Amino acid sequence: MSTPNDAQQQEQQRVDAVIEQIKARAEQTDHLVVKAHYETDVIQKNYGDNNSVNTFEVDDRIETNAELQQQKQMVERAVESEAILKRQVGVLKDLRNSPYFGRIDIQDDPDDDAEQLYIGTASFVDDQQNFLVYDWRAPISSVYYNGTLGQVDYDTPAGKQTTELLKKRQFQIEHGEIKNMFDTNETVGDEILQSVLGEQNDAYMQNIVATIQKEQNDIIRDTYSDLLVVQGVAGSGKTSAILQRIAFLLYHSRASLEADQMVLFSPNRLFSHYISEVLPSLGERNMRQVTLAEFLSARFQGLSVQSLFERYEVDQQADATDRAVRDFQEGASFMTQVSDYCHQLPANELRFTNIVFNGETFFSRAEITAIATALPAAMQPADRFLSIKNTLIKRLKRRIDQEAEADWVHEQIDQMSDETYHDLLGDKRRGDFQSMDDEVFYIGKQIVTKRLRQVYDAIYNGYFLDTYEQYNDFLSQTTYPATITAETWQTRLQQFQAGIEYHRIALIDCAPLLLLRDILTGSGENRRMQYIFVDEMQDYSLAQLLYIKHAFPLAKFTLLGDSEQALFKGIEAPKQLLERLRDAFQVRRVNLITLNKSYRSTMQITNFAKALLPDGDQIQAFTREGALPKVMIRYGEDQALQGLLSEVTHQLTTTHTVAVLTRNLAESKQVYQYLKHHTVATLMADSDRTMPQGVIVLPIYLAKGLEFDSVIAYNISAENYPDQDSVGLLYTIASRAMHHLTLLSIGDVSPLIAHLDPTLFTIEHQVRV
Ligand SMILES: Nc1ncnc2c1ncn2[C@@H]1O[C@H](COP(=O)(O)OP(=O)(O)OP(=O)(O)O)[C@@H](O)[C@H]1O
Repeated sequence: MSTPNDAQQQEQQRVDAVIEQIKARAEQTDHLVVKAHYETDVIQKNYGDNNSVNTFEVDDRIETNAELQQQKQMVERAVESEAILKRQVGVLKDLRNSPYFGRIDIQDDPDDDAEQLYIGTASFVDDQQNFLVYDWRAPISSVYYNGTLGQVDYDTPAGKQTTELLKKRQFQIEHGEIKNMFDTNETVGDEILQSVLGEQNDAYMQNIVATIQKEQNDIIRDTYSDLLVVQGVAGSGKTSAILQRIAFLLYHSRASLEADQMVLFSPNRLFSHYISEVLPSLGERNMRQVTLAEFLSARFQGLSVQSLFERYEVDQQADATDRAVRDFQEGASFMTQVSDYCHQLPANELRFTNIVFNGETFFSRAEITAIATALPAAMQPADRFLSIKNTLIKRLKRRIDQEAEADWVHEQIDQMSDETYHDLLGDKRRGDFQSMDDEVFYIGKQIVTKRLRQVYDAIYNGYFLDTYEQYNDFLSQTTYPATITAETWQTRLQQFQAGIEYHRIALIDCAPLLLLRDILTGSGENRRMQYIFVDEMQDYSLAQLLYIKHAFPLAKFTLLGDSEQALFKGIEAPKQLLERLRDAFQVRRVNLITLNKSYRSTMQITNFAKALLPDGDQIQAFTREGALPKVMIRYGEDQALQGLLSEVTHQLTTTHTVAVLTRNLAESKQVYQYLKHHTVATLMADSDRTMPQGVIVLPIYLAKGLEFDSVIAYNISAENYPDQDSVGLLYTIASRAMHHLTLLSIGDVSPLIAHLDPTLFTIEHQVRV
């Protein structure tokens, strides 16, 4: 009878054999890389030489141009081939270390033999075309993640298939050695997950390919929904799942989807850096990443856009009136009002401005208004705007033709060097013209066109519409709800105007203003993007999400969040949220997936964190043991800081990173000022992209989406976290910790913690003398 040991030995033999083949392939690929690199070098050098040929003679230049184009493409192709080979080298290197993590034995038909398939991060096919390893994204691999033993279905491009799953085996292979091996009937058994999670540390997020859970697999492999909403508790693997999903989609739609046709809206730059290794570790290129602030700033050039963090810092004291205004402006109905306003706006109410050149009016506001009002009233705003632009460009061309004959132009031509003259001729040759006068007229036009480039750009970019004025006009006509008084609304208008005067714009105005601008000018849409992912969606207003939808009209959306972690607004039930989004997005195929199991933290930390929430019962802790969270109470700031220092020092003996999390920036600065005199510490800022190891100090909103070996929450006093409004903050802080959580309070502890079951944490009091 074969023993588990025999089985492991047999599997090890297979691992050894596969690794031998991988090594041989890696050697061949190394040679190919060297060859490809040499070829790229030759082509690049050749391109470089040709690029510096004398291009003074016009005829030469035209030929050289075509040739150079061709060469440039050759260089690009060579560089790309080399890059592909290098990626293969990377993939083979990873496979050599750990060729696979799973095995499934399946039987399609009782009369067939059972097949054994091995699953790893990438496919490996031997020279006889046998699949020694299947890519985890192959259709058949979903059986590994989804199925318990018995009959299982899986999707293939040809439709649903059924097979019998006879065995499922999990491996942990490191440096070619099987460290662990389990047969399991569960989707992916707990033993391996236990060991993976216990080893986790926080420098970069890891891929979870070997231990994807069933619900996570549903997120990853959803190719059907136009809008996929994931509501998952802290640490449930939402971010991990999106990254795996991106890798899956790239594989699934290889022929039609590029990594740069996917955008991930991430909460902050630290997060962008933190997750940057996941896709490369799966042999894929990273998608684009942008924070909301970056996205908005790019669209409001010249204005300083208030960031979510700035707003959070300044208005922690927002009153009921502020909240009413915010609820109104951030809702879907406000965006509908913007859209209605734009579509009903008569041409004579468009707020045009003069196009000015050299301090003088070139096209007056009155002239532009006249063009607009002459157009059919039923025209769509974007068509109307395009028509106005075209008319203005025609008029500009006419003015250029007139100006081309002016004396100053002729004088310039007379004094021009041959080289400049040839440059202005561009692709034309001297013989192309009927007469010398025609040639001079042509050159004259070139001179004037260059000079009036600014006017052209102003027309092309639609600068003749004052969108801020227009938005102001919209605000003055808005129907606001009864919760807002006329006086409050008037103040809001003045705030907006004052902001613009100082080149600033508040976050609540961004989405509606952009929508207004886009509808009226027919701009702002990016139709190339196929997938948009929004992480930490609870921090986005519906208006912002709607604007993002408007900006990427052809994209499918995946929105991930945890309403319990809402730092900036109240909590909303997932179903209710989905309904709201479905109505607002107006899409047919929606899907909601909820994740209730938390993987990040030890069971003790998750149990503590979930107890903070009024409805935390639904959260399931993953069974990984650790110490109870520790509450430290100190009676005075000096004692608290000393306590903090000793705790930090203690934590550093066992972990790489200790994060001291505070409620806001002021508190972080204060803590940092103290710590830096006693230990090496780093204060993190909004602009930081990388995170050092050691002691880092940061306000909680910058730690969104991140995780740390050890977390110390600074000052969780009753004064700092007085009531239910602070639940989201405390929960988010506590749920950042993977292995250790300490909560330090100056004076009385927050009632949110004081009311908890005392068995959930330990307390260390300062002895008062
Ligand atoms: N299936 C899994 N296998 C191994 N590790 C996992 C798995 N799912 C999640 N994890 C780990 O759990 C931790 C939390 O995952 P992730 O950051 O994706 O969660 P999240 O839901 O985005 O969290 P939050 O909302 O709190 O930011 C990470 O360290 C991740 O690697």
